[in-house]
Amino acid sequence: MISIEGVGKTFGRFTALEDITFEIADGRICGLVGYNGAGKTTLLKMIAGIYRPESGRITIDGIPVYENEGIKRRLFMAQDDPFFLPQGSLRSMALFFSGFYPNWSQKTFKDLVDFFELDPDARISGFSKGMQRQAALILAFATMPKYLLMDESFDGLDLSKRNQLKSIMFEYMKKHGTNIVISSHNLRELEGLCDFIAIIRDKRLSFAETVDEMRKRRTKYRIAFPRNDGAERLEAIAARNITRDGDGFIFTWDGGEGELRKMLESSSPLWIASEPMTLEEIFLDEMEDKEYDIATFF
Ligand SMILES: Nc1ncnc2c1ncn2[C@@H]1O[C@H](COP(=O)(O)OP(=O)(O)OP(=O)(O)O)[C@@H](O)[C@H]1O
Repeated sequence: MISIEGVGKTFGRFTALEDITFEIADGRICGLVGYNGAGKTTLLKMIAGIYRPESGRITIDGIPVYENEGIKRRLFMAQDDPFFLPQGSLRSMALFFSGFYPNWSQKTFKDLVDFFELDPDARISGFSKGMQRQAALILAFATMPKYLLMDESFDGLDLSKRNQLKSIMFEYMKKHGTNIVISSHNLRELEGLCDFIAIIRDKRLSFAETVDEMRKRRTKYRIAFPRNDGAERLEAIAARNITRDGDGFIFTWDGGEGELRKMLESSSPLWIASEPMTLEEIFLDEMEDKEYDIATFF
């Protein structure tokens, strides 16, 4: 279990994160989501024990990470900007990592090198960006981590490799009960992969909950009214993101359909239909973006 309690981080006078608290149970694939600069990498680096939190504490299985070498050998952070030895090949990196990570699996290393069809003796710096990403992921999984932290790991991979990576993550998690945390700004990528989502916004945790809980709390509805005052009626019940859809409206609402029908009884809606929200819709719903008149920029 990863436990983050009241954690904050500053860089000089700049506050990157404030008072972040949540827990990630073992066997979960957690999506860490936020806009550019939200603090995802900073939080992952604190979980990995690379940065020391300035306030609060992060423990893994009850043990503070930053000070604990033993835990660091059981976790791996696949960084957005992966580390390779200068002139290093996959084989030399394997030798290097196998000395540090006690669970290193030469079999997994070999199987993944074959799977991704990379030359283990070629210089990694000569690989394309996507191939370097694959090389980093091969090394990450071959360390057989109990905790795997992945920073934007889908970036630079083509569609087929992204799907293969998802299958590898599932299989690895299923077999080893690993706790995987993956940061991303692409919610579509995380749909169907993560069962737990933490969203960071304005340096703070917006929420952290299971995807099932998230979906239960918010629903997207379609509705049509017999009169023209539909928008006002929806605003009156605190519906959000109200948009016109043909003769009706689409909106989100934090409640069940039964309750909604009751609240709108006096408006005699022609019909109401509900549908689950995608992760991307939930994220946008949560973020409530500032509105700019882009046309005035030019
Ligand atoms: N080493 C550092 N020194 C100074 N400021 C930093 C450092 N690392 C991160 N920051 C700042 O902290 C904030 C959070 O950065 P971070 O890289 O964690 O965001 P992120 O959510 O991973 O962004 P992105 O999605 O763009 O990768 C940013 O404003 C960034 O400029």
